Parts: sequence; structure tokens; C-alpha cells
Amino acid sequence: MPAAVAVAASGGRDSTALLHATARAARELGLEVHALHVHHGLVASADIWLAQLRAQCARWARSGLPLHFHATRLAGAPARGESVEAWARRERYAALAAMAQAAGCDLVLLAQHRRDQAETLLLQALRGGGAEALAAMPRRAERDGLVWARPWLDRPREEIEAYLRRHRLRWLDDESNDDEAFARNRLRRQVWPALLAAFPEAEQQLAASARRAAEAAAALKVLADIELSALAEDDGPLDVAGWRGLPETHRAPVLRRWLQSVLARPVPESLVRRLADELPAAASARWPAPGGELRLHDARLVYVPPQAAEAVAPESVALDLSSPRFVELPSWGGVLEVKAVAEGGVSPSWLRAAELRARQGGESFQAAPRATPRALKKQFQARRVAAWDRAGPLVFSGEQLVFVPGLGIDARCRAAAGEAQLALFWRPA
Ligand SMILES: Nc1ncnc2c1ncn2[C@@H]1O[C@H](COP(=O)(O)OP(=O)(O)OP(=O)(O)O)[C@@H](O)[C@H]1O
Repeated sequence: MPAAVAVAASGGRDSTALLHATARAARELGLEVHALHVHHGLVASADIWLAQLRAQCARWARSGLPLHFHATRLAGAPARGESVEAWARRERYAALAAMAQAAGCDLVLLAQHRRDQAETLLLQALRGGGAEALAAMPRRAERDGLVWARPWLDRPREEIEAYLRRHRLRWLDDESNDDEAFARNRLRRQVWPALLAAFPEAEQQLAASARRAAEAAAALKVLADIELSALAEDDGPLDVAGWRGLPETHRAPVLRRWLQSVLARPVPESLVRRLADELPAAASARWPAPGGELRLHDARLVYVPPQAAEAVAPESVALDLSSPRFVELPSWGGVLEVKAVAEGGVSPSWLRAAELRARQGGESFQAAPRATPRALKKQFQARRVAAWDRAGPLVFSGEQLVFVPGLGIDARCRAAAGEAQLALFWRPA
């Protein structure tokens, strides 16, 4: 079977031209072209678009172009809180990817051109975007195992119009392009004519800026990741003391990359700004973050998801902890590790019939052999144990408190040197 290339075709002006030009080039090269169309099911005219594009592809195929047509009708609707445009875009790309893969294509062409790129840069700037946003659309991107390319991103719109005239091609006009509720349409109708009249080179120069922003964004990402690798392991806590030592202009980019890794979702710029302002002077603090919160303690910044942040104390559990193991305790939001040690541990006999309980208040803990037992709250304060490090279960043997997360083994239960012994560690998830 000959190699094949896919073209995402809406039936509109630009992708009609791209589909035709690709099919003509493919005929010379001995390639097959698959036109992929997505019916969003949002407006009545979508049926007409699909029918016309199908008919046009059939005509072109009869005239000898190596063309195949595929269409997908989207089912479903946006989730609560999701805009129709965001839903349509996400589902459109997913449907295009599925059709391309089914047709055996690993390259999908999109028809955006230089005017679209210039508009995108302006729209991003009007939203206050940084280098990554100002980079606008990439020429080439790899996603879902496919290469997505925009071969006409450097081409002026007039060239495409000339192509359509030369080949007498017909296309459909999207009536939603007139709706000025959309920022892009307002830009096209109200701003572009005035901008081009005052700055005839605007399209070219804005597209050139997007390209430079793309280079700047890529370089910044690499640099921020190098600096971040010395300040945090994978998505672990951020070493805030080290972060404060960075040159001031590096701090926000490094924070942004760290937040991207721990939040695993888009990072609100307002959060980056707030942290960049407040972290340099903060000692112990909390900030709300998407899906959880950020906590600063002992110069370490951690992200705590909501389950751990709001965990309700679970029921007590009886367990045999007398041998080394990891006990996963999802309802407590962490793992209890039992580890053989040479000193400072507890004799396994204390742990054979252990009981994990939530703090009730009034428990006391003895930190050292000759110290007096003191209230847990006081001990936590004295040792500056962070709230989430003490959020795990207390381990009792009968009525004797054996282990406290964040404080360790009670001195009254410690094994003598040389005896077999176990230490316990609370690892918050
Ligand atoms: N319904 C669709 N089915 C398949 N591909 C689409 C569809 N809508 C858009 N695309 C692809 O995504 C590109 C960008 O879409 P957008 O609607 O932003 O562009 P446009 O400038 O209106 O392009 P066109 O004139 O081709 O509709 C299109 O050029 C086309 O390649």
C-alpha cells in the first residue's frame, strides 16, 4: 500500500485549498491522501458541510486525484464548566487522531496560515500570555503517535486565495465567523483592517515574533528544568532556600515548571505571581492551589492534594507490625514503613498486636529516656513537625503509645542496643 498522508478538512476556504494542493502533489509522488472531517453536531449546517465535502472529494477522486474521505460525527456534550469551544477542539483532535490512525497515516496536515498565526499571537498577548503562549501555533508537533504539521504557517493568506481562484475551487463560509462574541472574530473584523492600513507588514512581523517567542520558550524550559533538577526530585518538595538563591528573573520560570510537575494540570499565572512575591519572605505558610494546597514548612514547599489536606481521621485498625514491611493506608493518606534497624527501634514484641488510632487529645510522648513525657502538641511544636508529617496514625500497643508520626518511637518502648528491633516511618502520599 502506498504511503499516505491525512489532511484535516473542514470544508472551509483554507483546508479546501490545502486538501486540493496536497492531493495534486501526492498524485505526482505516488502517495494517497485521506481527507478527515469532523461533524461537531453543534449547528444544523454541519450536515451540509459534511455532504458537500464528501461530494467534492468524490468528484476529485473521479478526476484522478488519489483521495479518500472519512468523517466522524461527535457524540456527547461539554462537561459541566467546560466551554463549547474547548470541548469541540479537544474532541475534534481526538476524532482526527483516531481517523488518521485507522487510515494508516502518521502525518496530519492542518491548514492554518500566516494570518492565523499573527492573530493568535495578538490574542495571546491580549490575554497577557508569556513566551510559551506568544509562540502561538507550532509548525510541527508530535501527539498521539502522530505528526501534526501546518505546512502553510509561513504563507500569506493572499496566496491561498490566489490558489483557490486559479483552480476555481469552491468552499463553504462558516457563518460563526461573523459572530463578534468571539474574540478572534472581533479582531478580524474591527482590528485587522485598521492594523494593516497603519502597518502593512503587520502579518509578517507578528508571525516572525511568534517564531522568536517559540525559540525563547523552548530555551527557557530547558534552563528552568536544569535549575529545577537541583532543587526538587521528580515531583517532590521544592527546596525553597535554594530557590531563593536563584537570580530573581529565574525564580518565576523555575516555580512555574515545578508547579506544572506537581499539579499535573494548567498552572494559573496568578499563583506563580503570588508565590514569586510571597515565598522570598515566608516562613511557614499555605496557599490554595488547583485541586489542593501548597504548604511551606522548614524551607520546603509541597503540594498536598485534597484527600490528604482534608483527611478525616479514619477508624482504628489492629495490625501485626512485627516484621519489616510497607503498610499502605489510603484512608490515612500515606504509607507506614516498618524497617529493621540497629538502634533507636522498638522490640518486635511491642508491635505484634499493634493498633493504629487517630489522635484523641491528651496523649503524651516521651522523647528521650530520662525526659518527662509531654503532650503531643507540645512535642510537635518543639520539634517543628509540619502538620502533614503528623497526619498519620498513632501506633499503640495496648494502652502504651509506641510510635508517633513525625516524632518517632516513644523512649519507654525503645529496645536495648544489640536486640532485634524495628523502626517505624510515616510517609505521607
Ligand atoms: N470540522 C473539522 N474537521 C476537520 N478538520 C477541521 C475541522 N475544523 C477545523 N479543522 C482543521 O483545523 C484547521 C483550523 O481550524 P479553524 O476552524 O481554526 O480554521 P479556519 O481558518 O476556519 O480553516 P478552514 O478555512 O479550513 O475552515 C483547519 O484549517 C482544518 O485543517
